Amino acid sequence: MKIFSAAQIREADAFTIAHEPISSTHLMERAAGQCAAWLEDHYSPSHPVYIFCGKGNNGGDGLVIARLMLGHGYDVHTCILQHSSKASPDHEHQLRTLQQLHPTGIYTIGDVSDFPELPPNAIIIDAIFGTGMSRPVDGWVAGIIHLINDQRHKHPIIAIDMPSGLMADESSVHNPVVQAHTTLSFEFYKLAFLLPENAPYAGDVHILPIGLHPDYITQTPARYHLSDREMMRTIYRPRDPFAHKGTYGHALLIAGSYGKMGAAVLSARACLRAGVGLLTCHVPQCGTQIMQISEPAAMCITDEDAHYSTHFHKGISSAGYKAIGIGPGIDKQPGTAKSLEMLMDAWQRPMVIDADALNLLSVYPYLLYKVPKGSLLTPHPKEFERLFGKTANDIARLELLSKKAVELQLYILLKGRYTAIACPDGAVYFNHTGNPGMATGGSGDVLTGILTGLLAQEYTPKAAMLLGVWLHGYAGDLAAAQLSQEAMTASDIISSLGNAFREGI
Ligand SMILES: NC(=O)C1=CN([C@@H]2O[C@H](COP(=O)(O)OP(=O)(O)OC[C@H]3O[C@@H](n4cnc5c(N)ncnc54)[C@H](O)[C@@H]3O)[C@@H](O)[C@H]2O)[C@H](O)CC1
Ligand SMILES: [K+]
Repeated sequence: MKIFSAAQIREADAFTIAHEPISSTHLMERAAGQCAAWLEDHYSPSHPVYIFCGKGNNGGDGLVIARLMLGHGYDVHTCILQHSSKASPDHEHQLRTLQQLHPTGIYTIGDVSDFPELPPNAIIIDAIFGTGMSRPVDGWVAGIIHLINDQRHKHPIIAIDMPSGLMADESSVHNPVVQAHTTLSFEFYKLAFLLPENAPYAGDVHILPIGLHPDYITQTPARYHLSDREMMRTIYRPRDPFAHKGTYGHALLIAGSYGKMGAAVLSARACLRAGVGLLTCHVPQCGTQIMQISEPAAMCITDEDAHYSTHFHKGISSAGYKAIGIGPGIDKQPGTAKSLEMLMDAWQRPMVIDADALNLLSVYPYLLYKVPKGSLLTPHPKEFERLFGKTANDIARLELLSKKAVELQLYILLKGRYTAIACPDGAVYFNHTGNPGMATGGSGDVLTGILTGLLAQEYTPKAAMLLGVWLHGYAGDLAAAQLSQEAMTASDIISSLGNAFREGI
């Protein structure tokens, strides 16, 4: 699913009006009609409805919602903020219609002292600002937003299209923003909903279709995307009935060190469950028995070093591997860095780089430029910061992520509630599978294994990244459904991978 900017959404709006064709008034009726239907499905007429409207089209939506809910027997109070002397034409039109129908339930708000007293089971609808927000809210309008937020423990707050004060494509950090429980957003996710710094604002997001023109949606390129099942269906390749174990590639996993062999075992198991044909694990001497006993399907190469892997580059180009994954539990010894450098000098195909291998790239930044083009880097936010530096906000971090992916020609993901996957062509994909139960030791090692396994099966690096992150999150969701977010562990993600392949694609 494409994620359009506020400017593109305005274009989609105008395109629909011109090409469906439909008047802007009717488009607003359609959008607000969807919201009213959702609200009426979720709240009975016993709830007084307080609608806060701005003077643009978001406020216009609020006025239509007011009229429709009044018509269905709700006790509606419409509060119009006088933040501007001029209203949009559609707002003016909708206000006239509402005034004729219900002149007594309309109030104007020109200061914080005008904020109404809310009866106990009232619901609050926030229709102050939508995608037309041009600058941070200040003055008494900011005061009204704070007063709305003060009600959030007593009254449900439902935002129309966007929580007011939140900018669709810019950072809103330190700005006053409505903290909604629910956001009813039109047609598309907005980039702002996917950023961790905006976690307090949108609540549960429901995307309501309002029939924006399909030609605009298919023809207009978007920089940001949200991964979905449809996308996974186009990526996934069912197995060939005539396959043998050579068909699905031979992966090499370089993982584990003294005291961290668990990371290597988790990664190896995940790689096998992702469908790899053959797996070899390069481990230090202390790890060979552990690996061989824990995972009989994996072959082992034992390093010359007792506790750390420092000689994994040897013979790499002639070994016939299809993919290499490196990082889980390898530690940051200078010998490991040296071997990584020699490996990257000899190995030109895309590889998966995670955990301590990423930390080695931040300790020896010149190594970053030796990473084979098209490789997959999987940092969590701290590793990302160590690699590429701090940023002022999440939008700046996203820009930096995308810039580095283009500059280095790599696929770089940034782990989070919505993991962002930046591609060498500048596109960024957000993934929505997964849950906070996966914020636990070992779940990153599992992802490395999955990605390495898919890469070895000759999925393209982009396909491996999108599908791997999706399956990892989906398996995590299945594990949480069975065991709870608290009790699930990284091993449970691996156990659920089979059902993720079956049900998640
Ligand atoms: N295509 C769609 O998705 C549809 C969207 N609709 C709704 O329309 C709004 C966007 O409406 P627009 O009039 O462009 O902007 P807003 O209502 O969000 O705000 C404009 C209004 O606010 C003033 N303003 C902007 N920033 C500030 C500020 N910081 N402080 C004070 N005032 C500010 C500005 O001057 C205007 O007066 C979209 O979100 C949907 O809700 C349509 O209903 C149909 C299709
Ligand atoms: K709003």
